[in-house]
Amino acid sequence: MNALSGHRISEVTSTPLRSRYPRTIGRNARLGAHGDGPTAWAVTVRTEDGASGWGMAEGPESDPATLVGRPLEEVIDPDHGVLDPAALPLDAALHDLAARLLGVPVHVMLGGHGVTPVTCYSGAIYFEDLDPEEAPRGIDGVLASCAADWASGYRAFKLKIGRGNLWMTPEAGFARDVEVTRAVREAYPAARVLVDMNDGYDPERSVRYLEAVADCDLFWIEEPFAEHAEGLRRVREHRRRPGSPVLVADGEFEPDLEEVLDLARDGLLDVLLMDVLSIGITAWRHLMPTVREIGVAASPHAWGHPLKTLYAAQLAAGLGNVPVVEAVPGTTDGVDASGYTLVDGRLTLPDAPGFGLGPRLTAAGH
Ligand SMILES: O=C([O-])C(=O)C[C@H](O)[C@@H](O)C(=O)[O-]
Repeated sequence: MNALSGHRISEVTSTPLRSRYPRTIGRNARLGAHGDGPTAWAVTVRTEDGASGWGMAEGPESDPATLVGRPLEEVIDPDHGVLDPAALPLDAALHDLAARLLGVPVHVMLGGHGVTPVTCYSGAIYFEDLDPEEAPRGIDGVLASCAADWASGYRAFKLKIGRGNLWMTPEAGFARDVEVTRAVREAYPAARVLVDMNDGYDPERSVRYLEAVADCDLFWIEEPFAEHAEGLRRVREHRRRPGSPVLVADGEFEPDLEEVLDLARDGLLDVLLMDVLSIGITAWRHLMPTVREIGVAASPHAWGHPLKTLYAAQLAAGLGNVPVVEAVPGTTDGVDASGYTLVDGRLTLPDAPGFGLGPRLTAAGH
């Protein structure tokens, strides 16, 4: 018997969810402009007794209608996560519902193994130097994004690099990447700086980059190239040099989980990035003990929607072993996220049950 016993799912509805970034987000190494905020789906799960929970839906396709009528405790176990693969698209909604029924925040239901408030970085520093096309702003464009995010409370920035992959010649792009890194480090000596190549480099260029910015005290490099052992070994050789403590983070883009874990076991990856929604909270709950055992860290990818940052923060506070969470600055229409506050780079989580997000439980356009 637990707080879920006796509850039966009576309804599953979905509704579009529109996010808004504080500014138009530009290009990265592999994609064009990211726009001013995407639309996704929110799913609400209700029980016959009138309890409800909601969350963003991503992940494997299935027909959630088949869950109607099912006892809730057959579908989610508060100690383990979603039990029925058919319910995985409702992973976030079911975690919200279960934690609401228990009367605790999701991170408490997950065990409360992490540190709160949760350290975040702004993941919204793209190639602002290259736009607008007719009058590119240059490095000031990137610094303006950093200034805006610093003013909203961020104390860490992830810079997109890899301009030479699609948008500049390889050498001009490389030079700009280095220049941007140096400019941000100089303007924000106290900030934590991370960089993300979005697979736009190769091993040789990655090592050259690390040499060129060796004095910039980078926290991590992310997705330097599609992960493979030989290339990562070359990067590791560089990192073995004294004074090269930079971490390597990967596993975000179409990860082969076993391969990513093997690379971590071989000492080639330090931080694993599988997405908080498309891999999911339940999968992370199963994975984190292995990640800990290997001795590496995690930082579930959250880009795209501000809500994913809040899920990742709950996961970080619940499971621990997450040194920093990717923040997607912005808001989501119809969602009151005021229980989450960012001060000095750290996000305080609400004491309210579930994800502590209100209200978004009315569903239009099921
Ligand atoms: O680490 C990240 O947040 C990303 O790599 C997000 C990418 O920049 C974005 O273009 C995407 O989701 O493909």
